[in-house]
This record gives sequence, C-alpha cells and structure tokens, in this order.
Amino acid sequence: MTYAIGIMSGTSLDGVDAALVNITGVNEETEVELIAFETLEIPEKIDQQIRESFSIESSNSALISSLNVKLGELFADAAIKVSKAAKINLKDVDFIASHGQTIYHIPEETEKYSSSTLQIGEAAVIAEKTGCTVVSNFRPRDMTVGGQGAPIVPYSEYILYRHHERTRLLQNIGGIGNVTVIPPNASLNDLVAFDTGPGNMIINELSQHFYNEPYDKNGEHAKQGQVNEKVLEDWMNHPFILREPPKTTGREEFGLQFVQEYLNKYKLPAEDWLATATMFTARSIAKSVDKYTTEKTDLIIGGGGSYNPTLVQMIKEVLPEISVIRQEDLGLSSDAKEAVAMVILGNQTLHRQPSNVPSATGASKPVILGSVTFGEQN
Ligand SMILES: Nc1ncnc2c1ncn2[C@@H]1O[C@H](COP(=O)(O)OP(=O)(O)OP(=O)(O)O)[C@@H](O)[C@H]1O
Ligand SMILES: CC(=O)N[C@H]1[C@@H]2OC[C@@H](O2)[C@@H](O)[C@@H]1O[C@H](C)C(=O)O
Repeated sequence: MTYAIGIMSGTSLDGVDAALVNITGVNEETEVELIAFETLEIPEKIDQQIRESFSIESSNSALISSLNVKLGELFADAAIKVSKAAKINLKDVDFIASHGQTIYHIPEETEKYSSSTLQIGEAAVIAEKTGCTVVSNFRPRDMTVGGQGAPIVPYSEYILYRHHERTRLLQNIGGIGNVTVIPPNASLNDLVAFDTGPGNMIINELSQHFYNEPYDKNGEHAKQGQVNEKVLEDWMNHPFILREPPKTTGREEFGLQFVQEYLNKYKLPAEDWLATATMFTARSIAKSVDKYTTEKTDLIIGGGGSYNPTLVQMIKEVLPEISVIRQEDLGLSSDAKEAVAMVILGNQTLHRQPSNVPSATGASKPVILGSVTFGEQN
C-alpha cells in the first residue's frame, strides 16, 4: 500500500484540490483508489495576488517570489487537510505530487519570448511543512524536447480510462477545456490531446462582471438567456479555435482582456452573454472532438463545468450522436480527477519513468517529468 497526495490548483482559482489515494504499480500496471478528497479555499488576498501576477501590466518579480512561498504554504495546508479527512498520518504518506499554480504559459516561442511555462508553489516549503517528499514542476521537461508542456493529464487518462472497444473522449471543463482522445484498444502513441478552448473562464468573468458572482451557479443565468449567433460566430473564428492540434491555451488568450474586448464590441443583455459564452464552450468542444467520434464513443466530462447542467445540456445538443456522461456516472469524481492525475505522474517520476505523451504535447520523445524535493521521512 502506497499512500500519496495529489494537489491541483487550476486556472479557474476556485480552490486548491487535494486527493489522497492509494497507488500501486507503475506504467500500465498502475492502479489508484481515491481515499479522500478536499478543497481548500484560496484566501482573498492570495487570490488577488495570483490574478495580479497573471497580467504583464500588474505583475512584478517581488510579487511572484513572495507568492511562490505563500502558495507553497497553502498547498501544504491542503495536504494536511486531506490527510486529516482520511485519518491518515502524513508520516504514512509516501509522496505529494503538486502541480503548482500556473501564472504564465507560452506554449510556442514568440518574437519576444521563449516557449516556457511557470507553475509556482515552492516544493521546499511543502516538503518542510509536511515532512513528505514532493514531486513538482511537471511541465518544463516536456518543453525542453519541443513539447508545449501541456496537456499532461493524458498519461493518467490512458491508464484509467482506455477501453478495448469504445472511443473515450475525456473532456475536462475547468477554466480551460481540454480533451484526451483514446481510440479503442489504443497504445499510448495513438492518443490525441489538446485544449479545446475556454471551459468556464469566460462564463466566470461575465458572471463576475454582471452579477458580482464568481461563476454561473448551475448555469441559472445562461438558462434564462438567448444565444447570440453573431457573437458566437465571431468567437468560433478565434485563431485558437481554428488552429489544428497540438495546441494549448490559457488566460493569456481567453481571460479578462478577451472578455473586456467583446463587452466593448457588442451590447447584449447579461443573460444572453452568459448563454452565448456557455454555448461557445459547448460548440468549441463539439468542433474539437467531431472528427474523432465513432458509433461507439463516450464523451466523459470532468472538471467543474460538469456541475453546470445548462452547459452539459448544450453539449448533448451539439453532439447528439454520442453518449455524453460525467465522471460521476462512472462512479468517479469530476472534482478529484486532476489531483489524482498528479499522483499518477508523480509515481512515474519516482520510478524514473516517462509520463509525457508526445502525440499530445508535440514533444520529440518521452521524458521523465518533474523535480523531486526529498522529505524527512522518505
Ligand atoms: N455548480 C456549478 N455550476 C456551474 N459551474 C460550476 C459549478 N461548480 C463548479 N463550476 C465551475 O467550475 C469551475 C471550476 O472548475 P475546475 O475546478 O475544474 O477548474 P480548474 O481545475 O481550476 O481549471 P483547469 O482545469 O483549467 O486548470 C468554477 O470556476 C465554475 O466555473
Ligand atoms: C499550462 C496549464 O496550466 N494548462 C492547464 C490549463 O487547464 C486546463 C488546460 O489548460 C490544460 O492544458 C492544463 O492542465 C491540465 C492539468 C493538463 O495539463 O493536462
């Protein structure tokens, strides 16, 4: 029995997710069992500082340096919280796998910037505060061999969801949407995975703007509105949506600036904005997965967006021919999925095994992801 904790702080800033699992085996023999899952709220001040650090205009190196430590403390607290919930002593936890908070992601080189990605939340702080060995910093190694450093969940999705006769489309709807396509009987090289566009990011910004609410709870506002086809068409022609994979995105393309630009360009009732943004997520998913669907296809939705019934209904409408289900329909948790994925990646690292999927990230070869910071007891 190996206990491990996965920690995920995603792009939507809705909290730090911590999953305590029992993990055995390695590579294709890996098996995981979820024991406990907890979410730790991000304190208002830290939330504010993370948002400041996202934008080139408001960010600075002192802020990033300080946040790195504060987030390390917060991630350690999340690990402590889940170990208490599971009634498992941290001394018995073999390792913590921490994704970190992405504050900037440049998937491809530009004139000014190298392709690079930055996840912060100091592993030394987590290791010291918990006593556990910490695996972190999963993305950069893939970038050194030409990959985009994302998406990194496809490896764990292959381990957990591959099926001998069905095509499985693992659609995560967090801040950003990302899909992993697993054809029937696939080997790792057959996987395709990429970001589909915004998940909840635009919906959240609009909810904040119009209703002073961090998200459209249960899609209630979107449900009252009409989809505006003109805005939708404009969005569906965004260069990211038209681009072929491999491709990844983030707040840099679909964050606050994007939303402000369109609020200036078009005038619509608040609920129509919400309906249109929700349909944009659904349509961009449909456009992305369409060519991979067969008669025997399951689109398995995970991430916070799966708790938005208006969004799930729209996805079913635009993809009438396939089965659209949620993680919960398989007895799993939409919330815990990415934190569990981090444990699978961390387990690969500690066994010195690769876990990037070159067909997903565009890397030239499989590489061992992550950095290891040793704890006291292991
Ligand atoms: N009941 C609900 N109704 C509507 N939306 C919801 C509900 N619960 C969660 N969400 C949405 O899910 C979001 C959180 O999703 P999730 O935790 O998967 O994102 P993340 O992991 O931070 O992002 P990413 O996967 O892009 O890194 C919330 O910000 C909200 O928009
Ligand atoms: C750079 C970064 O943090 N990307 C996230 C983000 O959130 C969703 C999507 O964009 C995905 O590409 C990725 O996260 C998951 C865990 C991944 O890499 O698979």
